[in-house]
Amino acid sequence: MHINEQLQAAELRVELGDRSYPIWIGSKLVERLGELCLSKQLSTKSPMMIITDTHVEALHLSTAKQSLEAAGYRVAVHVVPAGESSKSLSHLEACITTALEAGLDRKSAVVALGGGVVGDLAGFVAASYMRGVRFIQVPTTILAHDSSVGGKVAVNHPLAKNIIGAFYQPEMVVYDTSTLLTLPLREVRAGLAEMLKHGLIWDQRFADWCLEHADELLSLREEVLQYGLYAGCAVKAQVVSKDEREQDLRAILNLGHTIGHALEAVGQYGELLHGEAISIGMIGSAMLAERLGEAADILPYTRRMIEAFGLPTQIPASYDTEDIMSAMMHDKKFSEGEMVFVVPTAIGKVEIRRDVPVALVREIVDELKGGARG
Ligand SMILES: NC(=O)c1ccc[n+]([C@@H]2O[C@H](COP(=O)([O-])OP(=O)(O)OC[C@H]3O[C@@H](n4cnc5c(N)ncnc54)[C@H](O)[C@@H]3O)[C@@H](O)[C@H]2O)c1
Ligand SMILES: O=C(O)C(=O)C[C@@H](O)[C@H](O)[C@H](O)COP(=O)(O)O
Ligand SMILES: [Zn+2]
Repeated sequence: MHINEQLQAAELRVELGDRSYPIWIGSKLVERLGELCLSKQLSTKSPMMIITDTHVEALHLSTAKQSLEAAGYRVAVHVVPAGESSKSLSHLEACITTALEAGLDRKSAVVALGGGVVGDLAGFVAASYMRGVRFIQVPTTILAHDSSVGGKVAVNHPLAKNIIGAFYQPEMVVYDTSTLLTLPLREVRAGLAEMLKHGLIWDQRFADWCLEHADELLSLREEVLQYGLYAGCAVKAQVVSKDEREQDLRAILNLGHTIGHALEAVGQYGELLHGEAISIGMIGSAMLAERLGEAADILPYTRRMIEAFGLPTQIPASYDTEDIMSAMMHDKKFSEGEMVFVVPTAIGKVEIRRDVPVALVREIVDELKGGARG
């Protein structure tokens, strides 16, 4: 890990030319948010807006707000209900109403203080308000090591996940790992699912490290967590730097998401957490790999990983197979009449396949419901 001595935090960069930005990972960084915003020359003359949710409001908002105010910022706050349903057009409009009422102008910044829901929503607010204002990510979940990096911002439509959105990069990611210590266990597990994904798509050694450190990660040992988040963000930063707008390589970050997003939509964005849905999806992708003749260790390894972190491996029996298939057809990954699947070819390696027969996908979905094989 590269440590910045002055900040006592690990530092990574997302390299995107003149839009490159730092990711700071360390303890108690929210206390230094004001100082960090000044270092990015965010204007103190224009009001700023923090977007957060009800859970994070109670736990971490006052620290963030006080730090910004101490640095000379005027801060408006918009709080959305906790949970995926806040990634909606109606909440987007409500955020923009608050921004207008608070007098945010083109030099203002939007600060996302929260998990992936807040980050995706606030990012889309920043991208669309006055056609774009400055944007800072302050992730407070483990899952948000993925969502706060890379600039995919969006809200959901009842028929499809993340379907209304943009690519809009933040100017800085301030990842305070002490905020993670208040996360409920179910959210810890769900967040770690994306960390496992980063190992499975890119780096077998990191995947093995995750398995070896499952207990420490689940019990939130902060130094272990910091390393895991650093390594996960490093994978994400490298992929995004090579292919910001998902022309090709970036699609690998969607391992488990073809099935996972469909499960979230069928569960009406609430029954399954994102990390849970993609865990089932990653088992589905490993089953596909097996049927397509890829290495024999992929499915047992993936299953071992998902189980070690207490994540689900089966689709709830009440979910209708045809509803799941239909939700997959509305996904961004369905184009030119083809489904796109990220299929593992070894541990730490994947390929993008457009030739997976729909009948095989349906068979796997059915098995994931009944648990007959896999
Ligand atoms: N943009 C991207 O690249 C990207 C990547 C991955 C996931 N996502 C999106 O991220 C979303 C999921 O993110 P998430 O899992 O962080 O969900 P989330 O934002 O809903 O947070 C999960 C829960 O934890 C609570 N919470 C947040 N921080 C907390 C803290 N420090 N202590 C206690 N509770 C806290 C929240 O209030 C919420 O109830 C999904 O919408 C998914 O599609 C986006
Ligand atoms: O950043 C990416 O690219 C990803 O695919 C990361 C995913 O974990 C994330 O869930 C993303 O929002 C999915 O992207 P989408 O384009 O399929 O909505
Ligand atoms: Zn995801």
